[in-house]
Amino acid sequence: MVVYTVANVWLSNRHTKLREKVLEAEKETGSIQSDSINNHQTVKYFAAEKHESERYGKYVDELKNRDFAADVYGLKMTFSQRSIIDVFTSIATLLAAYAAFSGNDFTAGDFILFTTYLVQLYNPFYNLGYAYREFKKALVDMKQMFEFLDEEVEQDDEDAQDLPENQCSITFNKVKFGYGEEKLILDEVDFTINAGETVALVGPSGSGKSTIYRLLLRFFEVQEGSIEICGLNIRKISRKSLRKHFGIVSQDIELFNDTIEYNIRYGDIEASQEQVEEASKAAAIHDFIISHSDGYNTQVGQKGIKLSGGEKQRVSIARAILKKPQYILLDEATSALDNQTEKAIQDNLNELCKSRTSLIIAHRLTTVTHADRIFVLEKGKIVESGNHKELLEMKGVYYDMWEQHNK
Ligand SMILES: Nc1ncnc2c1ncn2[C@@H]1O[C@H](COP(=O)(O)OP(=O)(O)OP(=O)(O)O)[C@@H](O)[C@H]1O
Repeated sequence: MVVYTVANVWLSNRHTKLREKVLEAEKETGSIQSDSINNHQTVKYFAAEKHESERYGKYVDELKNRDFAADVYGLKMTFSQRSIIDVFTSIATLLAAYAAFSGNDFTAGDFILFTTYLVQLYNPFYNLGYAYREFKKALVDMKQMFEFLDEEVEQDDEDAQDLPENQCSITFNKVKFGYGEEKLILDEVDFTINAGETVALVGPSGSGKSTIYRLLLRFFEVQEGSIEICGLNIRKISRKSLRKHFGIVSQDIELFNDTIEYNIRYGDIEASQEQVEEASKAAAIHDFIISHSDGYNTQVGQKGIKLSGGEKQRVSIARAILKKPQYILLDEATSALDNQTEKAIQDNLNELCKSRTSLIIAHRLTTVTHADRIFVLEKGKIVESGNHKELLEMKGVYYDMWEQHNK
């Protein structure tokens, strides 16, 4: 029994490791599969169907091999378990036969009784080993679920408050942040946007501009320093109420595979049809929508694939307008628009920002010259600030950017 138990535990542990490898391969294969499908257009642009199918094939082969190895090991295990039981029952039977024939008190009747008991023990023994093996296997299969349950969820502090309804200032106090350990993206960033003020953030690509709004909306937490709105550390404000008060138009626009109206109405599910249309007009997309036979019921396709970049951007602007937020974040909000359309909605965007505390991130400096103040971010630090005129007079980084832009 000891030999059987030790062998069973040892074999099951090895089988568990092989099962873990199978699950790992399954995960990798699934991720390659969805990566190729999500990027199907890029695959086609580069005529890389063969390359992708070979890449996927390699992962499928690896999965097949690992699965096969685990199954073969499982069979070997069953064979070993049965063999151990068979060997020991045979030895016990031979010993009993020897005892019966050697003329001791052990009679032929005892022998038959003994072997009957032995046979009855055989199956429970084997089943015990089988149950242990299946239990270990189930544990491995459930590991992914446990990992999923262990994923950190966005949890607010118990004493988290709602963001006050009135507009207030936003302050970054010596904020330090990096996505990983090795690189600091924001290094002691310090600034205040006063209530009702429009502030623009400019700087080279990768300097950390979008990171600032991700921190502001608590998609990531600052590592040092703090961010305050209305004098409250945003860690003490519930994420839901924080995000409810921000209207965002970002570079990466995500649309639902539904109608244009559904996507605009996302800004305010309760809005009337008239309000949806007003917001669409302000975002210069109403005429485009009604030019379709299905009008506001036109389907936008998966991720808005049936719309151009500029149209998606205008849908996103319309939904931000409809939300009527206290605070506005524009991250390259008009980057995908041609000059004429940009001009058409720039006034509306300015109007939207006018009565609200706004942060505008832009590459095209001409879109932020009207801002009350402009911060220049370079290598994670704010190196200059002032209005357009003041910054030009400084003849520093902003001046160089402006000169470059005008060229
Ligand atoms: N989720 C992430 N994980 C790791 N690094 C990231 C992540 N998002 C951004 N980064 C890195 O952080 C740095 C700052 O990115 P961020 O998007 O804030 O720059 P940006 O100034 O907005 O750039 P751009 O003007 O090109 O949009 C970049 O070097 C980028 O590679």
